[in-house]
Amino acid sequence: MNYARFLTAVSAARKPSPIRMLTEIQQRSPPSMISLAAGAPNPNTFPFQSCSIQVKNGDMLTFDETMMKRALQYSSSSGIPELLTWMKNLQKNLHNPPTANYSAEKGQMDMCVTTGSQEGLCKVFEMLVNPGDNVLLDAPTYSGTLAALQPLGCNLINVPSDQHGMIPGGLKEVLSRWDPADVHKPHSTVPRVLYTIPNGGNPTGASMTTQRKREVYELARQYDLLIIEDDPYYFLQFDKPWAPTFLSMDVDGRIIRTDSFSKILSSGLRIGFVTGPKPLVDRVVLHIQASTMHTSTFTQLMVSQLLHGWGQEGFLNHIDGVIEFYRTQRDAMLSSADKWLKDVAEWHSPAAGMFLWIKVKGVADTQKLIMEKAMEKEVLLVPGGVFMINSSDPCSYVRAAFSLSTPQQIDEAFKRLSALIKESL
Ligand SMILES: Cc1ncc(COP(=O)(O)O)c(CNc2cc3ccccc3n(O)c2=O)c1O
Repeated sequence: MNYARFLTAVSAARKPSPIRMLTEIQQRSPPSMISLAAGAPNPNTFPFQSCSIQVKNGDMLTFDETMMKRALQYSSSSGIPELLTWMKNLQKNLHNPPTANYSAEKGQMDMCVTTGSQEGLCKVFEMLVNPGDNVLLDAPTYSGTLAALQPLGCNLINVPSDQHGMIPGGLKEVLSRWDPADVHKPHSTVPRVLYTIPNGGNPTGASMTTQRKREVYELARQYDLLIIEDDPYYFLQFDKPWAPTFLSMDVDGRIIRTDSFSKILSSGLRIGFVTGPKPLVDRVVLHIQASTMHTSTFTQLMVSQLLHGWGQEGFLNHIDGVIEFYRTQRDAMLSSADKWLKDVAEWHSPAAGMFLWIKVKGVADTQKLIMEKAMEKEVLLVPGGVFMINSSDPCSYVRAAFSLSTPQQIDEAFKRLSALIKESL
């Protein structure tokens, strides 16, 4: 793969920070090295001594004085080594990426830690997307992605999708506007980037079938596209075996995958990951060097201690418990929807994630219904327009999350929603 053709001028211009390189040399050096280089503060001046964090299974995560000094200090921009190593092993075990053993220039699988997958998405978009670029995605889509992409001045092209995710025939039709032979010509307008949320989509709850992923991947090969696989709900797939990921079929090194611990360990700790070809991950790390420098060392160490204590088996056992919680929540929402909304709305049962995408029959645009009438009735949902490429386009859908409210609250909320829909019709 020729990765240079995908980089924006800004990303291509990024150079390693000399100071950050010195910090990393120092961290790799033996204690005999005396460094007067880093402008790092002396941790002996920090007011924090130690900490212990009680884990629900009875384990205790402890930072003694030495560990606390490390936790409170600068660390590597790509992430602390023990967390990166743990995650790389998990990715290899879960997805067995063909790129795991490729050479660096051929697109060897690499990873970096980001402050939530939101940071990863934002930096990946800023690495790849120039003003005027054609970017492919299946709307409705995550509003945070639209917020990161649209200010870049790109032209978002919608690819048709349904409850089984992006429709390969729709992608083929969209791409037929261009000749694959023009892909590598200078000033080509052929799209270079495709973004999708393959499992438990936000807001639709849609999950792509394996067959559709294979067909989309083949089209990406024909037109030399990079695929951004934004997959924070991968671990919230209710049924096993979990769907094979684009990463698991990536023979070319054209997948950039974002993972998140937000839905399974903590959203406030802000731990996400970018997995992709080393030449591209390197560019994201250079951007991190010049922006946040790195994700919080403290939270990385805390999560790393937890994961090393659990091992992959313990991690996956924890995930099983999380899945059962959200399955129960989903089933509660589906039964309340059946009870209160079946005459006035339609929906599909999500196979993953935390969202129900509800089409309100007879209502062309839910914006007013939700932002005014629903508020009066004290029920909060998200009007579907916020997930559309053009947020002013009318949208008859609403997004309901089944993550936070109890089954009883969900039932009362849908009772209120039903009443206000019937009043408005
Ligand atoms: C598809 C997709 N990709 C990336 C992210 C970012 O997750 P991160 O790893 O935590 O950075 C998300 C998070 N989605 C949401 C977050 C959120 C936060 C506060 C309040 C509301 C929020 N609502 O509604 C959301 O959908 C997502 O759904």
